[in-house]
Amino acid sequence: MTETLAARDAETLTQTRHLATAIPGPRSIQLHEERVQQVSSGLGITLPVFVSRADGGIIEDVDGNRLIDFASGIAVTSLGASNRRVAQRVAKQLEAFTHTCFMVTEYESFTQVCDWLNRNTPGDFDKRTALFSTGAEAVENAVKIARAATGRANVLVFDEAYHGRSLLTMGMTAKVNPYKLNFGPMPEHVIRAASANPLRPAVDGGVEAALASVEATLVEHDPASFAAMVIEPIQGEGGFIVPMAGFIPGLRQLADKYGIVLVIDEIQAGMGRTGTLFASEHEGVAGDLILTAKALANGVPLSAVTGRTELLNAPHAGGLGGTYAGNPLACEAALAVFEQFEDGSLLENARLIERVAREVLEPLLESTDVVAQVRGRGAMLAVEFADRVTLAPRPELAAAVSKACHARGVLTLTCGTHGNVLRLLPPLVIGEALLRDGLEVLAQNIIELAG
Ligand SMILES: Cc1ncc(COP(=O)(O)O)c(CNCCCC(=O)O)c1O
Repeated sequence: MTETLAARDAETLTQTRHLATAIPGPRSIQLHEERVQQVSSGLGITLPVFVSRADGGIIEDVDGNRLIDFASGIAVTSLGASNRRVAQRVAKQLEAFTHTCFMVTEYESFTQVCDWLNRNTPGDFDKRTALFSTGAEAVENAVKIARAATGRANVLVFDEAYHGRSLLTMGMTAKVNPYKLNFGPMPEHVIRAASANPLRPAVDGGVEAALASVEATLVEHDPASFAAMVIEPIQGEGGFIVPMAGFIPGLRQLADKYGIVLVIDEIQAGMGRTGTLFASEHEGVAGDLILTAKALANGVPLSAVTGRTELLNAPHAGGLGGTYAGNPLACEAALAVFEQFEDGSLLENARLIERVAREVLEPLLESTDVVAQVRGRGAMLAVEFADRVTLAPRPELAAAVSKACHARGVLTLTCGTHGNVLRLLPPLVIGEALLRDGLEVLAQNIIELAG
């Protein structure tokens, strides 16, 4: 791990875990009580602490506690939450202008972000990019683009998928609770196929059977009716599921066979998180469209649809847009992110994070009978809690271990269709000592609670 990298970007914040109070501390408790009186209870909360500062691998709360950040704001602040280069470029832009709306007048940084994505995303073909603000907007617009390009309506999605909380993306997301419950009818023309979860295969027979099941779903609904198929290279909210080897290349073949736009949703797995710039590189596949957001601008809202020029240019002029789409502050943040990927050290850090995490966590597969799998790629890793024999999910263990980590100053998240997956999303700039400290706390809690 490049300690100097973490040190460079986090000089303002001591990179060690420190507990000044119980978690949450008294000031956070007081502020949370005020929040409850002002904020919709529909917004969930993982750990009710109020942040005062954050950078590198540390989040400092208003009570002076320093927590190890294994969340990165849900795979967003890969370069640390107050990365100096990002802050410098955004501050300079702030003094020039915050917003003019790219549908009204233009600014160069928008084009520069599109140029970088066009050059660096997988696929040796001519590309264009459209910028938006949130991941869900990118997914929604990818569907619009695919429909405009093909004249078709249907969208194929997969079990355990997550694509957002807007009406269309809610419908594309698999899990009902909490994402769709009580929110009325879901959109039409969204058809779900079985995914290829190696631990919990929907069909027997490996990847060939999984792909045959997908093709059967296409045939059942007429393959010529599908505009797009949308897949995450690692299913994030669904449980950090790395699909069976060969599954995504097989989807590429099916998309080509039936003239369907292959959309690869890299909103959580992309931007260096898995140890390559884009997660689909591990699969040797180029989507016709690739979606990015989250870490794209390291916390300033920005998302993108990048892909084949003939697709991006299919919508009529004015058919795509949004008031804040490609906001100049976000574009400057993204350009600062791109600069920091140039020397390859961030990708090397992601690969080292995986090595260290596997070194600490994989022994638990032998020492407990409820850690069913340690999985993932790069700095996108997960522990699935389930009975090793029956695979019965153990969500209560995932919740208890995560809660115990919080109490000891390590911020972890859970996920998964069954809520039984504890996921690790450390910033790519985290130092090795801090990473190891957080992993040891996690391992100790697993042994104490699940051993
Ligand atoms: C693959 C993938 N596609 C799309 C999205 C949606 O991105 P937005 O920026 O949250 O709209 C995500 C967002 N994932 C975190 C959701 C957190 C929550 O809302 O509970 C994703 O992971």
